[in-house]
Amino acid sequence: MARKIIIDTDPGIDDAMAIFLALQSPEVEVIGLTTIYGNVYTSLATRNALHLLEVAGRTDIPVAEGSHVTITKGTKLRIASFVHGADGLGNQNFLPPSGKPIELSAAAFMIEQANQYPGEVTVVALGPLTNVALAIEEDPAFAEKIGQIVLLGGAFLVNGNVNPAAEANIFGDPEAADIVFTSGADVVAVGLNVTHQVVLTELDRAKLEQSNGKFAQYLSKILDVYFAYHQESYLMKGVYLHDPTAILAAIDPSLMTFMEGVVRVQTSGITRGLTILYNRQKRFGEYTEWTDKPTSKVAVTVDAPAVVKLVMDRLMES
Ligand SMILES: O=c1[nH]cnc2c1ncn2[C@@H]1O[C@H](CO)[C@@H](O)[C@H]1O
Repeated sequence: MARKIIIDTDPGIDDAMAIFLALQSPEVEVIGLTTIYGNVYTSLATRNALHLLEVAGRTDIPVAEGSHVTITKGTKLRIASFVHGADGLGNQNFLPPSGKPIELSAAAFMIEQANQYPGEVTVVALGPLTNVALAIEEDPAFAEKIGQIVLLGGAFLVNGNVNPAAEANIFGDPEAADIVFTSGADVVAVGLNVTHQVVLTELDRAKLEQSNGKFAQYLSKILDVYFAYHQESYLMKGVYLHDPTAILAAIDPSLMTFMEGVVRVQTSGITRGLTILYNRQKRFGEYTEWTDKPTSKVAVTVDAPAVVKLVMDRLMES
């Protein structure tokens, strides 16, 4: 039976790829999209999530709007419009969607689904972790009832993309991320150390453009802005497949290897947003902030060619 997934998302060009990839993957059943700020503000994320489901012909899937502020009620959000365009989807002037989000908040929807299908729902979190942390705070049993939380976030032993310390999703709400990592839920983190190995090339993009696939066609257009950003910021002629890689971690973990250990998030100072995985090589004599905390699984290697091939094949099939 297909695994139920909720995609918590801030669409976002690579989010659009990830959502389409999930819709094309028979191993999973997308039971809802929940929205969050990050690549765009939350209201626009909701609008884009509804739009993407309309493009896909999947308006049967509910969209629940998430938090507009961080878990500490912070309103100074860092929005990555320079990565995805002002509209989050490559500045294509799409018409507004006709659908509406459901009445439940993102966190309430996650809690409802976890209660309805205990142990069977995976949340794939593609943006800052505010909604997931709210679900954990609002329902003490959520961490146990949710099947798995696969999150795109962190930079384990490599530089971040907001600054040398921090990756964008964790930096967006470090307090929320620390709540998630120490919640005791089955947490799988896919960070930049892995996603920076997964690159979609110009040639791949040309293939998407030439394909008859509906999703491939749509994506080849919105990818312009994302390519321009990578060219400017990384001097590369390709784009990182962050969010699609996280979807595939939920679908087929054998594409990656993982290290298990306690992860804590730095919440202050110049390294705010830094993710530190304790690799358990030393048994510290004294108490540390990592002592006796629940562990997470952190992706450390990836079969990048296999990931890119799966993404391409499935998007071109549409
Ligand atoms: O420089 C950046 N600042 C903010 N967000 C970024 C940047 N580069 C990529 N992303 C976005 O953040 C997630 C991965 O960290 C991805 O969703 C990616 O699209």
